[in-house]
Amino acid sequence: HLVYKRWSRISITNIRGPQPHSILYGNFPEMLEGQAGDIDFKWQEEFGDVVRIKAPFGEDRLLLSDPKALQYIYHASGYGFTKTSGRLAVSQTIFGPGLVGVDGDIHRRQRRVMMPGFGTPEIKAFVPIFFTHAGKMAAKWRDIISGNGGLSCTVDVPSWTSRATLDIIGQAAFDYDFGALDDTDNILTKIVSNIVFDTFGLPTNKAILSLSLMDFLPFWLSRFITKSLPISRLSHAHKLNRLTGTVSKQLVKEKYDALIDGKSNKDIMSLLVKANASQNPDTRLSEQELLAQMITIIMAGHETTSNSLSWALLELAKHPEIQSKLRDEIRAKERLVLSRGGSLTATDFDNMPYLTAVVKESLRFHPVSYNVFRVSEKDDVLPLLKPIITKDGKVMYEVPIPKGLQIISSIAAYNRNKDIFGEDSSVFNPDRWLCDNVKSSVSIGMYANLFTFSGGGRACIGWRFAVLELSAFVVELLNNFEFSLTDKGDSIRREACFVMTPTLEGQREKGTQMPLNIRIASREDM
Ligand code: HEM
Repeated sequence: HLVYKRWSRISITNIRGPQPHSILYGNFPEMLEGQAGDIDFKWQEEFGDVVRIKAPFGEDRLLLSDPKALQYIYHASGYGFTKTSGRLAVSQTIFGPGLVGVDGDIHRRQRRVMMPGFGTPEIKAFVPIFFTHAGKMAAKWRDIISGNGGLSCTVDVPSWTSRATLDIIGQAAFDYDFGALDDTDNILTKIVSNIVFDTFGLPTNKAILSLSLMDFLPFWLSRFITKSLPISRLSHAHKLNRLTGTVSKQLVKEKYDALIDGKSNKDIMSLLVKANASQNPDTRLSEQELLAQMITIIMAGHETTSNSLSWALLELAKHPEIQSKLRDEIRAKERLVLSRGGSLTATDFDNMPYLTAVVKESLRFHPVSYNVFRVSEKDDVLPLLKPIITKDGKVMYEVPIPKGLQIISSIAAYNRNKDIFGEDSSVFNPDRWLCDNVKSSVSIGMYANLFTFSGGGRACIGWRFAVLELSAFVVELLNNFEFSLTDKGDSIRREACFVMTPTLEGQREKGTQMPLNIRIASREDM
């Protein structure tokens, strides 16, 4: 019966795609060994926005970047496309039963309780925290430079941005001091800062096979394997869970006590505890769910923003002309703000068109979450914006798909769609946002119609946090420093480790690295 069901289901074999190099591994080694997004761009160029690829064991998968199909999956279908069993199990092992590790009704219930902590006014109120930590990092860089006795030095950017953004998450989300910028040896800092690379970096064929196999297993079995078996790649995640367990319990208790005493703290966890207390018992988060949100917010919000900032600084280092134009805008705004005796706020960012263009372009060009994975819950039909031509020359305006089909949504490829972002979509060019050159008939993303933060009911809950944090850091750092490439500039890789992470060619096993030269920025206006 199972074999009959398998062979009689809707087939997508007629859709064009690359030949696999191996029957056992399919096209996966190519996808995982190259730099993040590179193979997506190659196949998008060759086959269009709908590509059939082979997964391990000869399974068909779709690699999608068609805007209308993505809109259908992420917006229109509700929970019609869920996370795959293996990924959900890994997510639960890392995040616990928090927002990232659950699906369907449980996810809807959790998300409703979490939303009040991520509203526009709540996140805008964190901008002073973003500036404080950006300023602290800049001060430490100045100390290194003056210790060098000159005007410049080389810094490994992600090792700094990672610690600064961890301190920010601690303060803004939990009113907790990780002390990461001051204490490089803090064990929690070390684990959190390397967890993405340690868990997902440099995947072996064995790891590819294991994860693919887990997608065939029922969730409870995948969960048992990831939670209970000694899988070395997951050891950091287990350690992190243990370490944060006590801290999060203590923090949640403090928030509850403060709420009972009528004190209203503004950190995200306090807002979450408050929103939870006002729910009826059926919709309220359990203690375990509440605790899991802490690690969820740290994990989902830390390396994503830290790496996005590193990529933005790399582009600025590569493009001195963009850097100096942006610095002029920042300084003009700074003069205005100082003359009214205040400091920069989120509203000022709205009036800085070039800063906004640079942030948008950086998030488009380097979407750190470059692929997201879903599986269809029923036989379905994907609508397409652009028709495709099948292997036998037929034109298809929509794609019938079987229940259980795994879909890899390519955020990286969508963000380079030439029809939306222009013929020069593979070039870093913030000006595209200023000349009204970005056009799309399909509304898909949370910010600037990019797919960087995904879309719909499972879109990034922290996108406003990320955009404002990124803006504050770019303003503070560019105001203080000029960035340029070192002799290793051409060796920087976009490592595909689930979150796009910078490494150096020839030193990949050393983990995250991005050396850049910094120099005190001259000030003619002072
Ligand atoms: C540039 C930085 C960021 C990027 C590119 C990013 C990207 C994403 C993407 C693509 C998703 C959807 C993943 C999926 O559907 O499988 C997501 C989900 C999520 N993000 Fe972010 N994120 C960023 C920053 C943040 C921050 C700062 C926070 C929290 C403070 C955060 C919290 C979350 C959470 C909790 C989810 C799960 C949402 C859900 O399943 O309902 N993210 N993010």
